[in-house]
Amino acid sequence: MIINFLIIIQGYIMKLSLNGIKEQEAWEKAGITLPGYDVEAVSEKAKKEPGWVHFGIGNIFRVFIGGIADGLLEEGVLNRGITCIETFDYDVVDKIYDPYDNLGLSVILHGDGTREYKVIGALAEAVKAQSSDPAHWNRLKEIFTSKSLQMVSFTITEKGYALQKADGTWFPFVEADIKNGPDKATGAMAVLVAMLYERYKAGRYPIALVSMDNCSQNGAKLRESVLTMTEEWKKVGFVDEGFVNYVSDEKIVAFPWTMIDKITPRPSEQIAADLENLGIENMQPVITSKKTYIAPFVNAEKPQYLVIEDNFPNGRPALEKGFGVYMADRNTVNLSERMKVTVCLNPVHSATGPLGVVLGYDLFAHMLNTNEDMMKMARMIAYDEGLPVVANPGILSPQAFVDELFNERFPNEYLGDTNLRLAVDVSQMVGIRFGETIKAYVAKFGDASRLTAIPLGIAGWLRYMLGVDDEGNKFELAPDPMNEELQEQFKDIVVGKTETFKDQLKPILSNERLFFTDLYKDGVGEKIEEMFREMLAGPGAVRATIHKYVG
Ligand SMILES: NC(=O)c1ccc[n+]([C@@H]2O[C@H](COP(=O)([O-])OP(=O)(O)OC[C@H]3O[C@@H](n4cnc5c(N)ncnc54)[C@H](O)[C@@H]3O)[C@@H](O)[C@H]2O)c1
Ligand SMILES: O=P(O)(O)OC[C@@H](O)[C@@H](O)[C@H](O)[C@H](O)CO
Repeated sequence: MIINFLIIIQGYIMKLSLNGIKEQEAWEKAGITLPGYDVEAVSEKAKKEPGWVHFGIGNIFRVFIGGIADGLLEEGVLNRGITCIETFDYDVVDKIYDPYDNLGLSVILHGDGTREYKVIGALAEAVKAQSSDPAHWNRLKEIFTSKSLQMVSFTITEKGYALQKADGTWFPFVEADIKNGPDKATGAMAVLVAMLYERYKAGRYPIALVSMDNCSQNGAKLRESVLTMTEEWKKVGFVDEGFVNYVSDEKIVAFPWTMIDKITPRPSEQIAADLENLGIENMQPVITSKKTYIAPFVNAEKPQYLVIEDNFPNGRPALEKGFGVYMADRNTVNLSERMKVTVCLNPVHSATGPLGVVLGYDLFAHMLNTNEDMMKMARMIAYDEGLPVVANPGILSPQAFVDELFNERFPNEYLGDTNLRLAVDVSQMVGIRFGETIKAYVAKFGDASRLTAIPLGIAGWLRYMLGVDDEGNKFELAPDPMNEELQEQFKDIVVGKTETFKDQLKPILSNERLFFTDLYKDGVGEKIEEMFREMLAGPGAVRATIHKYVG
């Protein structure tokens, strides 16, 4: 309060806006780097001749993809910004883009406590993909019918591509999209196909659709959903055969695969307060009604890796000049993705994050730095159990990648990443993050019984699903589409009464849709059951079980 008052009387109030950043001296004094390019000019250029569109304009987009474009603009190898499109959470546009003239503030948090601040001016305009709003919808059509458009990238979360429920039936919104056709599209996939249809009618212009989400073989996943929506609209008569051929021809509509990596936690309230104390107004994070945690700034670590299949039928920006960007062939992307998602990074997060919640640790890094057993478990997953069965992608060394994670990235407490964030949607990830290594052990050794830390992580995730911590207190689960279903299956299991655990895990551990394999056939199902039983014994049982297996 006092600091804010002093700032006001000294006239140092800074506003994150096009006018606000004209007060260059104040920003420089605060240690914040401003764009070295003409933000208004690169926005205007993008509005007239869009080249790069992005869907899903949340945190990782702003700091990583936006940051890459910002770097290319600084170098003078890009001459326009990115067109930002939101199909899901319009609050993001209303609360985080419009009030700040589409500027963002990147806050890079180093492990020694120092920070880098940079205003990102690469986000040219923000459009809501709302078919019920003619102004936004027509603008979207203008963008997609521009010959200049080379690529559309996506960070819409894994759920953004999904059309069907686990039982194979359509989600209700997808069913409505199929029935109502392109001009009433609502879901991300329907909006995209509706816009591709406009592009097809305007001249069959080529384009690259580049998923940058953290899902396996992301390009194939995006392509499958786009083709499915196209086929469904063809059946109902909304689109013609020529359009089906256009979308299906990978020489015209390409779906490059990518591997993306940059730990980007939710915005920190402490950082918001620090920025306001530096004199920048209105830095507080918001939680939107759709549960996006977002702020005018984005906090993230410095390291970043983006491996992109070089397949862009209409040309592309000089992406290879971006920090941490590698252009490669599809096989190299695939191997890089498997290295990161199935072995080195995400399995560690998914195995230890939910357990961290049960043990009462808010921050992931603090847990690893202070709980020896959790650090041992994390290292076992990556070094002892994952590395022996991972293929080397060539462009990145798995050993060096894991070493960087454990020496610099995971221990970085300044990053403020929470175990609760790591527990979001774990049910959707267990197949790719654990199942692949388990299958590799079966292929190599006949079964996976020699694994310990991965089964412990799976048992820990299921123990977390009870919603009761290691002291016996209830806690709120992070969002996950299977929360209700699993809690129903576990309703008779009582922490402290091991006799209440009978065969409740059987349908889960044998579910090949979840784990991509039957864990009982692989020789780890019973082991996980035993670990789970031990974790139920009473207060402190989770801590003791972890110690027993890794200590
Ligand atoms: N945060 C990270 O550390 C990280 C690192 C690598 C990759 N990723 C990938 O990026 C994705 C987004 O992460 P983030 O940190 O930007 O999250 P975020 O919550 O900040 O942003 C998510 C964005 O996706 C949109 N979205 C959410 N559900 C959607 C749906 N069903 N359909 C269409 N759009 C939808 C939101 O509106 C928002 O624009 C992750 O799911 C992951 O695949 C994240
Ligand atoms: O984003 P999710 O939910 O797929 O996974 C949680 C974390 O493992 C993930 O966000 C990592 O921080 C990220 O993959 C690092 O590149």
